Amino acid sequence: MAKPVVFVLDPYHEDAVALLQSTEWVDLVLPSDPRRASWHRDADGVILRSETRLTADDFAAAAKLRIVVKQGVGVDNIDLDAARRAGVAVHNTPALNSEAVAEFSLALAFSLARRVAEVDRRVRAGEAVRRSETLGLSLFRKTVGVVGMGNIGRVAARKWIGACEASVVGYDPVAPADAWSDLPHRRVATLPELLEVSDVVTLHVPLLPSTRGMIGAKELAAMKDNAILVNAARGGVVDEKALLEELKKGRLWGAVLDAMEVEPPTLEAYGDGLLAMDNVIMTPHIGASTRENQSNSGIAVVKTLLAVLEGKADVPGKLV
Ligand SMILES: O=C(O)[C@H](O)COP(=O)(O)O
Repeated sequence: MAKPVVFVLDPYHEDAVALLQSTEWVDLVLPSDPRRASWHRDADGVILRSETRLTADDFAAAAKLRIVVKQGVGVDNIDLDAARRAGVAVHNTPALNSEAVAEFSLALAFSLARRVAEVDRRVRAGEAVRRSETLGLSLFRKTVGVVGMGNIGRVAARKWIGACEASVVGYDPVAPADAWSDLPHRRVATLPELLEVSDVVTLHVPLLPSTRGMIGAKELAAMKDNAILVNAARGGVVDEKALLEELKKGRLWGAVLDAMEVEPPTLEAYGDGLLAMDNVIMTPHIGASTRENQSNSGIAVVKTLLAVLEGKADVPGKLV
């Protein structure tokens, strides 16, 4: 019998690739292989991250495809309805990325609060930066509003409490009533209630029709003076034009974005806008990108894929 053909569509950690390479019963095609171009024709299974999009056309064309596994949690790059129609199973690896993404969201907030990127730029440009001109913002015992009370938001909340003795406010219209029952926090029923009190607003929601543009002009205007916005979730959640307009008023402390509409962020897209602002930090969607996480998550993805191809029942992370 022919071996199932597995395509790795986006770059994966070497540990995950090694596990696939040592699995003799699959035929493996890596992203650098010229055969990648023919994945629609040949793939029984594919693994990807958030770089490749899988559209309805892809699913319609992928004649043999049985299983797609997405590393991490967000699946906005995959047309799940089309997968369902085509009878293709889609899995992700929820929770595994949480520590890395949450850690990075705090790192971004601290960097902005203490103006690390801005001052580093000035030092490198040869400026003798005076300490008296670089006062930062302390985050100790401030109020942190966590939008999205899922796995990542939960870990972020725990870290804020541990690192800063933060008062955490959570907002999530779909999380179960007992979410975070083990964490000290105040849950609010509406986003305005969270925005009104938060010194840091940190976004940990998936990109869905209901969350697209959820932070727009009205929400930004409702944030406290000197508040920080952290988006390590998905670009479409924040209205970037409205953010730029609000930042130009100089009322907010600033914004840190690891997710944006144009990824990776370019000078062409943002050079005259958000990247012209000293109080913006932009990083190219690297929240999940630690050595440890990429190895662990990548291996989990491969194990999920192999289990489905072997016909095992109840393989975790099944979305479709
Ligand atoms: O969806 C996720 O969990 C994160 O955004 C990570 O995506 P990535 O694997 O493309 O970094």
